Amino acid sequence: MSIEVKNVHKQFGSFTALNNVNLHIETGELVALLGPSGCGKTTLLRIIAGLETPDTGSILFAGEDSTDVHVRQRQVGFVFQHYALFRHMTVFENVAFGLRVRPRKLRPSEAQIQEKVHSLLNLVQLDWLADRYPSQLSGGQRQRIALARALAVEPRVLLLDEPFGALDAKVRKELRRWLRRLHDDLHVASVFVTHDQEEALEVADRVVLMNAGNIEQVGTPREVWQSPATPFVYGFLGDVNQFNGVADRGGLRIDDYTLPVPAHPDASNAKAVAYVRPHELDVERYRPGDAGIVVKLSRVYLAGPSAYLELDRAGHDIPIEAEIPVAAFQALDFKEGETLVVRPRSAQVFLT
Ligand SMILES: Nc1ncnc2c1ncn2[C@@H]1O[C@H](COP(=O)(O)OP(=O)(O)OP(=O)(O)O)[C@@H](O)[C@H]1O
Repeated sequence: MSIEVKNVHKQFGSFTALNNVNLHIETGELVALLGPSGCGKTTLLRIIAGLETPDTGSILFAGEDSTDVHVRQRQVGFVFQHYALFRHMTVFENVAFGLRVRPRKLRPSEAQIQEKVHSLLNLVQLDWLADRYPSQLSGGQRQRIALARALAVEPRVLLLDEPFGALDAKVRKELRRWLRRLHDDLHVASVFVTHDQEEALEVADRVVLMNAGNIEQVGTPREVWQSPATPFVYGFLGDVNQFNGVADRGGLRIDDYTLPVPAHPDASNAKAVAYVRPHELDVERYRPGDAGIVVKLSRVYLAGPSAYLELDRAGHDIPIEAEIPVAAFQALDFKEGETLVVRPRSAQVFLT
């Protein structure tokens, strides 16, 4: 079932939590809401779920306005970060809960409940834990049971708020791959909230980048990573160096170096900033007359296949970071304290 968020606005007092947000999610899509703390991700998810009402705007499920449809009628499966399993119920009863509280006429028989719950527990690969209590499970197991419980009511939409937030890195990685497979099997529309860019980029079909109540960009992981639409997205996704300069007739002047900027051929003496990823910088030993931004190598550290160079630039507090292959670093044999030059191989330039 597709989800349409239309002109949704939400204030908390004078604070704007969502500023006229629009978003379309297709059936079968797994979408990540990604952004810093307080940007409005959870508020948007809660409005989609029907747990919160927008001040203006509407939510359409399969093209039909559901703004006034009660949470229970929306057929939404919801999983929160803090495992909201009932402590006094077994795993089996936790998953059965949504079926048992249905109105008598819609309630399945005991035999149907047995069959359904065991099939869901099999789906999350935890049928062997049916008789345990939540306190006897690991964090990752609890999350999978919470998902099984959300799926029991046959949701047409699956909403997950930081589902793996409280787990350690290895379990998170396993669970997100597992979520991806589960989502594909179920063919529902799923939306999950995360502030972890790696999680969003690895799992989602599309990523929605949010900042201060606004959507900054919506795109596939590849699109948002390779072509960030705004300086905010550039800064939020991965490490990036910023070079302030003056754009003039197709070039950006940074110190004595002019970086070609074909994207802004008509800019005339305009302030601009170039965003450059650490691996997009060429680094060479300085020789007088060389074209480039002159820096001093202050620190080097090796991590896996890359060498990371911390480079100081006269008059600037924030060091430049460059990433080069370890083999190249060893061949160049740079020493800490040496003067080098850097040149961006590619850059995205925004006029400021
Ligand atoms: N009921 C409320 N009353 C007042 N302010 C609220 C309420 N709910 C949320 N807010 C505020 O709205 C903003 C957005 O909150 P929201 O929970 O949507 O952010 P988030 O992006 O999910 O953040 P996090 O990653 O920290 O969970 C925050 O500044 C928050 O303090």
